[in-house]
Amino acid sequence: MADSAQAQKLVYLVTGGCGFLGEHVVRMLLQREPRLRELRIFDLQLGPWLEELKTGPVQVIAIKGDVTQAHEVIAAVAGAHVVIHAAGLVDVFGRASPETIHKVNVQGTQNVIEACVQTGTQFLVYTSSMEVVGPNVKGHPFYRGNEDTPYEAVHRHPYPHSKALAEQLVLEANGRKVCGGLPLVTCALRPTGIYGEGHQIMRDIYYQGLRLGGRLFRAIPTSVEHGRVYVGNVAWMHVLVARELEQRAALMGGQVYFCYDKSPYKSYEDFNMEFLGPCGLRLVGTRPLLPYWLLMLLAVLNALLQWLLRPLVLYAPLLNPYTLAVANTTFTVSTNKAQRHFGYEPLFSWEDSRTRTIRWVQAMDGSAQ
Ligand SMILES: NC(=O)C1=CN([C@@H]2O[C@H](COP(=O)(O)OP(=O)(O)OC[C@H]3O[C@@H](n4cnc5c(N)ncnc54)[C@H](O)[C@@H]3O)[C@@H](O)[C@H]2O)C=CC1
Ligand SMILES: C[C@H](CCCC(C)(C)O)[C@H]1CC[C@H]2[C@@H]3[C@H](O)CC4=CC(=O)CC[C@]4(C)[C@H]3CC[C@]12C
Repeated sequence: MADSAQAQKLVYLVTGGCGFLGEHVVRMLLQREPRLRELRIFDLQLGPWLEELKTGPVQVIAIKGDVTQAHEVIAAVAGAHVVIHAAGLVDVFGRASPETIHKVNVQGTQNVIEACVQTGTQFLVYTSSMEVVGPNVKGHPFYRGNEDTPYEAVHRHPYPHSKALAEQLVLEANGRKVCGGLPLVTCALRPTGIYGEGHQIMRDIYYQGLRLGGRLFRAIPTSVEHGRVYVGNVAWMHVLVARELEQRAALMGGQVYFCYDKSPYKSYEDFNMEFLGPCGLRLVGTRPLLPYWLLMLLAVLNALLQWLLRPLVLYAPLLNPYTLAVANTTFTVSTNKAQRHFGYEPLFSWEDSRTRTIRWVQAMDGSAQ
């Protein structure tokens, strides 16, 4: 892919290209992949911001489609050199049924793999998640772990279960012959909790704080560290992997990489305060205001209410037994595998990532709570 005869010749497809991460991947590709000729953006819902991209030198094609529909995926993949599969149903709040989560995340990924095989597309990058590893249901800490750290991955929740199955499909597909006889080269990126411009949960927590008079109440001990990574760096990793996959197929094919950068290790709440603090919110308490057992009771009550109200209304608060367990379990990564395998260095420093995220929160409409 690297020779000059191929300058501006490549066709990329980004599934989920209108989501939080997908939009950053799309913009990053347009800025940092000079060999791009055509960029296809495939999503259930297309964003209006795509229009502004259509005036540049790269042909940007927006495709409204559903990864669960095999024929739509085949049509989108045909003729693409690289597929970045970031589409997924990210739901840990009980909004979607387990069946729907499975259909989108697992069957959708299978459809993408089969489309690559059928149409002769050779390079597939899958956006996996730290959640395929953990935290597990037993609350075991994963402290500064890397891709080889032993950990008992046990999934009971539909989202991590689906991501783990999908990742496995992608990795097992590495080496399959695609139409034309060449081998499929795949790999999976595992972001930890992504933050940055466009992060819906950060937006929800910000508005929650405004509704509570500028206060948030500490629920998680400061000692519980949670891995976080800036969205721009996750996008950059996707662009680099996609670029290097052909030249380094033997090394990178079938591999997994955690997404990491220089964001500090902190608790989920303390980390959020790095951005919400400068925007006027205060985290009340140096220790959790409620004991864990009481929080868990509230979380279980929320789950019960969700179940009871489901025929009438969707009740999906941030607090449920699963989100509490994840937030309350240390999960941090420390690795340099991406640097060793394909020369990844974070594009955005921590200071830059922080400033960009703060500016985004500050630009939010405080009255739109
Ligand atoms: N947000 C996070 O902290 C993390 C996210 N991830 C993964 O990154 C990927 C992107 O996640 P986010 O950008 O956060 O989520 P998002 O919900 O903002 O983006 C997902 C996109 O996929 C699209 N999509 C959903 N179902 C689809 C379908 N059936 N067909 C086509 N498109 C469909 C959605 O419309 C959306 O635009 C997901 O695969 C997720 O599992 C991994 C680790 C952490
Ligand atoms: C919503 C949680 C924070 C609320 C805590 C409470 C209820 C005590 O106030 C979030 C804590 C950890 C988050 C998850 C984590 O970052 C890992 C993820 C990876 C993904 O692939 C998808 C998102 C998520 C599951 C993320 C979701 C929100 C948290 C559970």
